[in-house]
Order: sequence, then C-alpha cells, then structure tokens
Amino acid sequence: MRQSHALHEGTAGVSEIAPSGESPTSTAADGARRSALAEEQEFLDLATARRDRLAGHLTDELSSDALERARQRMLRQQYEELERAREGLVFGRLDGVDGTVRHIGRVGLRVDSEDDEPLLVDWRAPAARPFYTATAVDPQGQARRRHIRTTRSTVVGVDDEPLDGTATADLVGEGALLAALDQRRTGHMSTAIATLQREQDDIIRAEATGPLIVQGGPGTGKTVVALHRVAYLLFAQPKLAQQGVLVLGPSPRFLEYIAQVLPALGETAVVSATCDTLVPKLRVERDESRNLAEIKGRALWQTALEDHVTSLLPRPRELRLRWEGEFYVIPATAVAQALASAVQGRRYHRARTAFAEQLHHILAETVVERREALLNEMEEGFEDILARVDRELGHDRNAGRRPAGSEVDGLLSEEEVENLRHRIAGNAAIARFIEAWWPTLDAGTLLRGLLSDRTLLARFAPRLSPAELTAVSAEPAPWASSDIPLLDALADLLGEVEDRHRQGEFVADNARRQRDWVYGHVVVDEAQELSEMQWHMVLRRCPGRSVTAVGDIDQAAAAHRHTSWAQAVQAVLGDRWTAAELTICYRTPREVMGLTEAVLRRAGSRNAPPRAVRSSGIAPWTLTTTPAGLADSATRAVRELRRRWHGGTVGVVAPAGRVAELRAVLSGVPVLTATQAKGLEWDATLLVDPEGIAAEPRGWNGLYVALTRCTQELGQLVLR
Ligand SMILES: Nc1ncnc2c1ncn2[C@@H]1O[C@H](COP(=O)(O)OP(=O)(O)OP(=O)(O)O)[C@@H](O)[C@H]1O
Repeated sequence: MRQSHALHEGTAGVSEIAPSGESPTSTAADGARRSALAEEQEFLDLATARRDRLAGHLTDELSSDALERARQRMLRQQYEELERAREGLVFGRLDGVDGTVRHIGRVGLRVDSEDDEPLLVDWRAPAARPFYTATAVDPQGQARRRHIRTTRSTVVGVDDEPLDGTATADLVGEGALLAALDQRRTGHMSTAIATLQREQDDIIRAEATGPLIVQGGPGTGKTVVALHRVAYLLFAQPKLAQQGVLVLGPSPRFLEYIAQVLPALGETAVVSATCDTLVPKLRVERDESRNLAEIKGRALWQTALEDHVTSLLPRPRELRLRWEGEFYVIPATAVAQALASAVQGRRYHRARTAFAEQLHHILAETVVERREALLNEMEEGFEDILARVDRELGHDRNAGRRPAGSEVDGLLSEEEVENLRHRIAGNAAIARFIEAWWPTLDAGTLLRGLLSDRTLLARFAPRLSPAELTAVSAEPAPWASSDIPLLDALADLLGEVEDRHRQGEFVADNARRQRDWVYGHVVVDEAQELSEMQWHMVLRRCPGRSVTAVGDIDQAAAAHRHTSWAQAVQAVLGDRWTAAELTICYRTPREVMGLTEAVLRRAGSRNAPPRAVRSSGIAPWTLTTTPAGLADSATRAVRELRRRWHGGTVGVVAPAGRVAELRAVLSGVPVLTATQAKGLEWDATLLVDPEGIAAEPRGWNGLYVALTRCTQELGQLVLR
C-alpha cells in the first residue's frame, strides 16, 4: 500500500500538494509534495501502459476479418472509450482506513487479465462512490481522498483531504473544484467527473424507476448532473443502450453547448433534441403570441384530442359487402362486437387493422354458411345450383375437371376456409370498402381542421373561454411551437397505419427517425419551460416514466403560469414524482450572486438564491448611457471585456428589442435575449438595459437568468 503524506493545511481543512512555485514553502512540505507527485506519476505511467496495451490488443483483434459484427461493435466501443481516456485517465485516489488504495479514473482497468484486481476503478462503479460522497462525518471507511491533476501524461498536482475527522470541508476536493471552476470558458461544457460534489452525486446515482425532478438555482450544476446521470445510468444498466436515452434541451444553441460532454463520457446511445425538433419531419414554421402558446400548452388538449379521435371512429351499423358478385349482410350486432373488441387498447389505425381482420373472418364465415345452405339445396338435385357453388368456392371451371355433385361432400376443409379468408383479405374492393367506412387520418390535416373550426373546438375543448376559442380558431395555418405537442399527441392517438420494420438493436439514428421510439430513460434540462402538453410528449417517449428533469422554476420564461413544480407537473404526473434539490452555485461568483436576491423577490419567488461557492474578486460594475450612445458604449465595453478575458468567452444579454441593433455592431460575441441565454455561460457578461429585460414578460425571471451567466465578471449598461 502506498502511504499518505503529512500535508500542510489549506483552506477549509483541505491540504494541497502542488508543484514548486505554487504554494508549499517548508522543506517538509516540499518533500511530501515531491514524493506524492512521484508516487502518482508512477501510478499514472503504470495505468497508461496498461491502457496502451489494451488498446493495442483491441487494434489487433479489430483488424481480423473473421470478426462477428456484434463483437466488432463492442470492441470498437471499448477501443474508443480507451482512446478518449488518454486525457485525464487517472484523477482520484481513495486511501482506506484499512490501508487499501484505490485509484479512480475515467475508465476501469484491471492489473493484467480480466480476472485480476482492479488497477483503476471506473468513476461510475460503486467502489468509486466514496470519492464523491465520503465526508469527515461519514468517511465510509476512507482515511483520505486525493484529487490528482494531470496534463496529458504528467501529474501536475495533488490535493489531499483527510477524512479522519481532523478537518471538515464543506466541498469535496475544494482545491481541484475551485481550479476547475476558475478555468477560462471555451464555449463548450466540459465533464466534471473529477470534481462532482456530494449533492450532485446523490442525484446522479439515484434510482431511475420513476420521475425525478431536480430543482436548482443558476449554476448549481443541473446540466452537469443531468449529463453525468446519463453516463452513470448507461454504465450501471448496460441494457439501457439498446433503448437509448433522450436528452431534451431548451434550444439548439444549448444542445451545441453540451454536445461534447456525453461523447467525452463515452456515451453514444443518446439522442438530443428540443421539444420543437422531437417529432421527425415536423418543424416550427412561425412565431406565436405568448397568449396562444399558453392556451395551447394546457393539458386540456390531451382530452380534447382523445375525444376528437374517438368521435371519428365509425359507428356500428349493418354492413353490406359484395363478394364475387353476391351481396352479404353483416348484421349491426356483429359489427358492434367486432368494433368494440378492435378498439380495445388500440390506436385508431391499429384498431382498424384489427377490425378488418375480424370482418374478413365474419365475411368468410357468412360465405361458407351461404354455401352450405346452397349445398343443402344441391343435395336435392339442382345441377344449376352446383354451378353457383363452384363460383362461391372460387373453383376454376376451365382448369381441370369439373367436380360432380356427388363429389362435393358439403363442408369446406380448414385449408379452403383459410384460403377463402386470405382471398377476402387481399381483395382490393373489400379494402376500399373498409377504408371508406374507417378512413385513414393524417394528424396534420386533423389538427388544422380542429383548430380552425370554432364549433368543433367548442365541442371538444369546452373549458376554453369564448375569447380563447376565437383566438385559437383565428390562428394562421403554419405550425407554431405549441402545435408540435398537439401533433405528436394526435399522431400517437392515430397510431401507425402499417407495422413498420424495426431494427433489433439501438442505433441513435433509428430512434431519431421514429416518432414512437420508446427510450429507456429521458433527461429534460430547463424542465421549468415545459408546457403540460410538452410534458405529455416527454412521457409518451418513456411510458416507464424513467425520467430525470432538472430545472429552476425561478428561471421560467415560458408562457405557462406555473410557479412551482407541483403546479407544473400536477396535470401530467399527479403527485407520483420525487423531488431533489441542488443548493450550491458553482458558476456565478459571490459578488454577482449578491445582486440576485432582490431580483428574485421582484420575480415573486419565495426561494433563496443558491449559495455561491467562490469569489472572483471582481465587483460587478455599471455604466450609464443613452439609447443613442448604446452602440458605442456596448462596443467599448465588449472590447474591454474581451481584452481582459482573452482566451475565454464574453456574452451579451439584452432585451429582445435591442438584439438586432447590438448584433449589427458587436461581431464575434453572442448577443442573446435572456431566454436564449438560458443554460449558457461565459467568463464575462455584458448585461444591456437590465430594466428593459425586467419589463419583458416574466422579465424579472429573465433578469435573474441574465445576471447569473458569468463565471467571473459582470458589467451592466443602464439606459437613461
Ligand atoms: N462538480 C463540479 N465540478 C466542476 N465544475 C462544475 C461542477 N458542478 C458545476 N460545475 C460547473 O458550474 C457551471 C454551472 O453548471 P451547470 O451549467 O450545470 O449549472 P446549471 O444549474 O445547469 O445552471 P443554469 O440553471 O444557469 O443553467 C458549469 O461551468 C459547470 O461545468
């Protein structure tokens, strides 16, 4: 066992060992530092050599032509995982009170063969858990936690935390965490496997048996938690990869921002989308008013659409069918019975298929019955009736010998009845008859028909007020965002016309292409934005309700009026969901978070802003300008911020009405509304016209979002 070192005390009881020139001064500490670095370097070299050896074996095996496809895919995946683990292969170590040493890394490695002791523990494995959750109060058998910082193949620093009660730290691996948080932002989110915090880890590894809703203020790591949870679940439940995981985000820009995290964590069985892009081949074609977005997001539409589709099912009545020149009557009672059993648990189109099968059966029976009646007559010696019998049987009178009456024994064989049913099922005229009586419906045509017909709307959505009915029915035809969940609901109620061929294995592309793909787990980020109809859309994709939704109810910008999670999900989930909370803000420095309490109050929230974990030492500043001087002032301020945060990122947030004007003069920086900035972050933010943002719909919530985007510096341009 490698020994722990006596270290000097750092902040919050955390000890740090860093390379020369960083902080230790005493000779003893210097010696401990060198020894710890050398020890971890030795381990990193060992793990790297093992990684390289494994990658080499995999390359050899993959070059063989005789490899089965499934094995080839598995090996390729393993190889790619090892390739990704080149950077940050080892990042942690746990020293147990019993003297055991466990190193934690990006992937799991064994000493030599599969049966050997673990050399490196995968961060997602149960054995790695104390690395994220052990505390001095609950050390979980550990004496020390060590964070190991590496650059490529070199160990550049270690942070040690004793867990023996000699020191208590609020944060896990504070030194490593603060170093990670202080890094310049690249415009893309990075993984946080080395520095996940206790409250985050609890959520990442929580059971995934029902809906879990995670409330967290800005910068508390909701997105971090959501994405690492996906990686954890796919590791802990490998079968999930066959169904895949859906990650829903608020905007394409946000999806782009998080795009690298899951591949970096080794996950490819993941589809990401926004609610607007979730339905294949459907796109939003126009903007809409908040009023209509709110109305059309309400859960009442689910019932309205269900009732509408039910009303379109054919009514049972007597059916007159023509078969080979004869008319047959199927009585209303038989039709009613077949209809009732066909619609049982089936969507509109699938119910029709089931009904058609029954109708073919009934018709075949009727044909056989009539034939038997004819045979009875025939037995009385009527040769002309024989000819009709032949027609009924479909016997070809020209081919082969014509059967004599004495050869017809009366009953059709099973095979002949089956053959008759088969011919009925394949008959185009019968198919046309069924199609006319039970027509194929298109979700788009149906929705357009419903939304534009005030009378129909009043019938199926009776809870809408007269003014709301008028507003909905006066909308233009192209699809708006709020139409997508309605179209999805209708498409679901109608179901597929034909059974589609499904591939057996999960490929993200398959899932993306199929509207009714059922995912193993769904993660929703910025879930506070979802309307009730969007929630329905989410649950449809995961009937098992294995859903993790993260969001901040205080950052809601959407048109719905929910101010609590209970309100937001009541109509869809009832009270069958679990709540969790994140309370520490990692992104926004204390200096800026100090401004948010008053804004939250103005937003009508009773929540407290999350506790900021760090300080940037930079006080937020404000400049005043006039509308006429705005372009110049913004240009100067952005130039200054970009100079100060060279190598990092700067973003501008402004009221919607000022975005175009600012984009025209500010090139090379994103200029976004508060809604568009949701989920994103920069080293420095320039907030333009905060009063203008506050005056927008849900404006104080928007201002709360805008204030909390920076990791270091906030500047505000106030208009006078
Ligand atoms: N445990 C962690 N280790 C390192 N960085 C972290 C950790 N948790 C959060 N962060 C960083 O803090 C920042 C905020 O995290 P994230 O975007 O997940 O927060 P959020 O709660 O989704 O914020 P918002 O509500 O504003 O969208 C990111 O830069 C993220 O990488």
